[in-house]
Amino acid sequence: MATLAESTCEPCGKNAQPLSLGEAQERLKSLSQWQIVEHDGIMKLSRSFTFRDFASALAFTQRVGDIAEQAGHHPVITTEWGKATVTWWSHAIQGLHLNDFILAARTDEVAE
Ligand SMILES: C[C@H](O)[C@H](O)[C@H]1CNC2=NC(N)=NC(=O)C2=N1
Repeated sequence: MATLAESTCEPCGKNAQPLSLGEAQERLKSLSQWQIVEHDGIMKLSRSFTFRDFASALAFTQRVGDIAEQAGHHPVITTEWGKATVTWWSHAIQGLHLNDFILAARTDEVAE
């Protein structure tokens, strides 16, 4: 069976149904260290990663940018000295979709 990171993102149009909090919490079980956060009333998926310096955090930021471009699905990334915070949600539905969990799993892979 394909891992979460290997799963294919589905097109997510405006009419897709966002995951409920319960569904999102169930999906969260397959990701460690990510948390569901709420900003401006929108549920999002967020994790911070630590690095030895700014250059490493910046290189990771670029790798996340690359997987985002490949998938056509984009996060907010905050890059600091020794740290990058990645937040995924689906703008089109103002909430969480399976695609966000797939991209979070791919983010973990490019952090390694
Ligand atoms: C036209 C383009 O595919 C869309 O605007 C994409 C771009 N990246 C996106 N990224 C995210 N996170 N959510 C979206 O709804 C989204 N939509």
